[in-house]
Amino acid sequence: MQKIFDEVNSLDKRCYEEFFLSEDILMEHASSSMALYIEEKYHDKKTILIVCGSGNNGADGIALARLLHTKFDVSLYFYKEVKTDIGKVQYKRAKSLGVSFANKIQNADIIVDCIFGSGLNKSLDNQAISLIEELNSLEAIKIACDIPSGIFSDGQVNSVAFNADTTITMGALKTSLFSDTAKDYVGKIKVANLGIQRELYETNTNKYLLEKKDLKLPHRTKHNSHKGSYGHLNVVAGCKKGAGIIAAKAAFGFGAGIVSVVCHENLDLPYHIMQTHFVSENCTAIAIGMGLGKYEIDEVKKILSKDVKKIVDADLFYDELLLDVLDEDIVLTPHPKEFCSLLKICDIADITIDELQNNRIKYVEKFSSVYPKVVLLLKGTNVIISQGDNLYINTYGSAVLSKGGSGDVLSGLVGSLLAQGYEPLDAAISASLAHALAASNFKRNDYSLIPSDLIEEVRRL
Ligand SMILES: NC(=O)C1=CN([C@@H]2O[C@H](COP(=O)(O)OP(=O)(O)OC[C@H]3O[C@@H](n4cnc5c(N)ncnc54)[C@H](O)[C@@H]3O)[C@@H](O)[C@H]2O)[C@@H](O)CC1
Ligand SMILES: [K+]
Repeated sequence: MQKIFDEVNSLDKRCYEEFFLSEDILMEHASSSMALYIEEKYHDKKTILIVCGSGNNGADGIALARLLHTKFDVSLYFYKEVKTDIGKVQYKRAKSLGVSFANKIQNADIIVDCIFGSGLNKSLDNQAISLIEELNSLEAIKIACDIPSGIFSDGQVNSVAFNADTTITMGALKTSLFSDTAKDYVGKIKVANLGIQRELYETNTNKYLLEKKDLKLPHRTKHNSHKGSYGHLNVVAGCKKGAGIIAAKAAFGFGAGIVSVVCHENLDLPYHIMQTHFVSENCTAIAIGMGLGKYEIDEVKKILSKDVKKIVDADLFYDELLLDVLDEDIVLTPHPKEFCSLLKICDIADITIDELQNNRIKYVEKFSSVYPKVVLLLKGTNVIISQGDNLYINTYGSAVLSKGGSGDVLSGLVGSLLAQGYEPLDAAISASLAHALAASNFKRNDYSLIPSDLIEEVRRL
């Protein structure tokens, strides 16, 4: 996993004060990293338009123009005159070397957005909006310097933002790049080196970006084993039985030795999934909530009080019964609407889905500070997983998963790993990664995935 920071001003300051690296050195390395990326990846391209604002994001752009000048046909366009001291120095350097200045936007093979970086602090005016819209409308390779212009430091987008294919961010990953709103603008994210190794630039953090290598599949290491060695998951099926059955099938495909669906009515299940009318004595984990609907309160209470690992989903986020188990290390997997209900039931906040979606991390942190043992997995295009002070973001999800049944598969995957003995946080992380990566391996198209396709892809990981 990689570290993520809410802000990097303090990290820059540490470079100046503790490592005697000046702003100029940092900026030169930032622009060199961008230049290197462009030279290596796009050496066959000819023209580059670099669009600069008045702050140091613009100054990065001017330095980049100087570095690429003569290798490419580079033009600098100024949205506003450069104002910072270092920016003025960069301007003199570029001008003295003969870099071209454009007085209007002209298309190019590559457009680099250096209009606003971390200094964006008010809504965009009409001039900035139409500039960004014009850049977005051009057919070019689009690279954002530090952050696509228009995205604020809390990850929100007011009206418009630069639509980047790649964002080259300075020094370290920032939280703002990982809001659900930012996802459609940032493209691929690369980190530019600022003149010291990233591990030295970075300090401690409590936020992490999950990577493929963080997925720990439930490989079997012992030959001398039997089905009981890999756990027994009970999936409680309520009135919408399909949800429980999907979860059970996913769990079985992800390695649980035995999976039973708990239901009072007799179900037509695949032969490898068992059925039980009540929770099994020997189960090693329980998945409950999906499709639960109206269920006998005392029975749910009894199930929740059983001393095994649990994943709770869906309908139970509307029920105060859940409050009884929030002092345990259970896994909760709400989608935004369910999380709003959970926050309300817990008396933490009474908010709309929009308010939540604009401040996902803030509310996850609030919840986790009140219930530090719970592993919370907030669904979204960038899934957030949190326990106590630590927060993990999975960005592998895509619109392929925006379907009924996808969440039930995820519950089954978490339940499967819990049953097999994973710690709740590890189960949530690996299940979430498996879920998203399996969906991204589904190549037929981006709209037709059904739960059985997803389960099939999980089985192929
Ligand atoms: N501090 C450092 O050591 C480094 C800074 N770097 C660059 O510096 C950037 C930050 O520079 P700045 O703090 O100068 O800020 P920015 O370059 O992001 O821009 C802020 C400028 O735009 C103006 N502005 C803000 N919102 C506006 C709006 N809505 N409409 C019109 N004008 C607006 C501000 O008044 C200010 O003049 C980073 O994003 C990064 O690209 C990098 O060179 C790496 C090193
Ligand atoms: K930018």
